[in-house]
Amino acid sequence: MYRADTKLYVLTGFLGSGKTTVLLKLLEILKGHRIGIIQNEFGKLGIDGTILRNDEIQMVEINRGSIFCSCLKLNFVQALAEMAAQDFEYLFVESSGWGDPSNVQEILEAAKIVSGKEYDFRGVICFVDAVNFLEQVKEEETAFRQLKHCHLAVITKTDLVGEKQIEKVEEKIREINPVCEMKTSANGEIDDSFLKKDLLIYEWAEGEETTNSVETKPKSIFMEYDGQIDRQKLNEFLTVIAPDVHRVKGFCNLTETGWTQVDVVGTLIDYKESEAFEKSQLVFISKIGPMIIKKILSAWQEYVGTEMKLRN
Ligand SMILES: Nc1nc2c(ncn2[C@@H]2O[C@H](COP(=O)(O)OP(=O)(O)OP(=O)(O)O)[C@@H](O)[C@H]2O)c(=O)[nH]1
Repeated sequence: MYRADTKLYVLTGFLGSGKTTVLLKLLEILKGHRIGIIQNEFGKLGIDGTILRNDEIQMVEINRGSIFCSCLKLNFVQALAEMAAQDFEYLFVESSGWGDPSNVQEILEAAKIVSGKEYDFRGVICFVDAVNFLEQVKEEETAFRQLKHCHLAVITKTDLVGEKQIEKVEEKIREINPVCEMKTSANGEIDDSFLKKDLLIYEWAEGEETTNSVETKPKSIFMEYDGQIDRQKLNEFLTVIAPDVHRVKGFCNLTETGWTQVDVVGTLIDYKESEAFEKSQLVFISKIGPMIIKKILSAWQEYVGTEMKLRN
């Protein structure tokens, strides 16, 4: 067995906390380096994989669940082992927003045994949404565990909140993880000095069993439609759906702006220009289990009214 130089970072953070946004920024900063990504998407569609795709970067996508769950753990170990053979300078693992990384060390050990190579594990970075975290952590064990098991907490979206809110989030972080390094990020920007630091000195919690399992997995559903729809109508539909979902994301063909990346986190609906696709597709991660299907169907009928298909 010999030691590989690949620096490995595991990115966690609740659904919509800003992992992909900051990872895109890091890829820009590290342009020219040999980089690999393991992208884990909770739903069936690899939306983040599409956003991150880039000729210079090698990516493995593991979708339909959490890489820490027994249902996908072996795929993750296998992907780590395969990526280890490629001698990247950096390997970033973007775990799904539902991912509970409490067992990450155990998985790295297994990957070492399978591949005969060891990563230079640099730490777990947890993205903490300044707008939504205080509410999320009240209800979601996952949000708590992600923070408990991180070495660096990055408070994201600080451009959207005041100083008082940031202080409250910092206090909550300290309550859950008294030692992790903390950093803030506004507009998806990140100061990359952490790449040179030894984050492992901020180890706090011992490894434990993950809470991710097939039984605890939230319901996700995806929608497809052909043709274009009116942005105002889509917006009304999404506003009605927003309270009952953890997250909506995808790409829509809109009458006014053409192909558009759509993101819903909490009450915020965000639109960005995107590349073109064959069909419009949106993924919904439900807070209310399968009841979300009825809600989507009736809200779509009321506000949009065109034909669409829902799939599991
Ligand atoms: N204003 C603002 N918006 C942000 C910031 N970071 C992320 N966002 C927005 O938050 C939404 C979710 O960001 P993502 O980067 O997709 O979040 P994620 O953690 O990768 O999402 P999942 O993979 O679904 O868990 C998008 O609309 C982003 O543009 C930030 O610092 N400021």
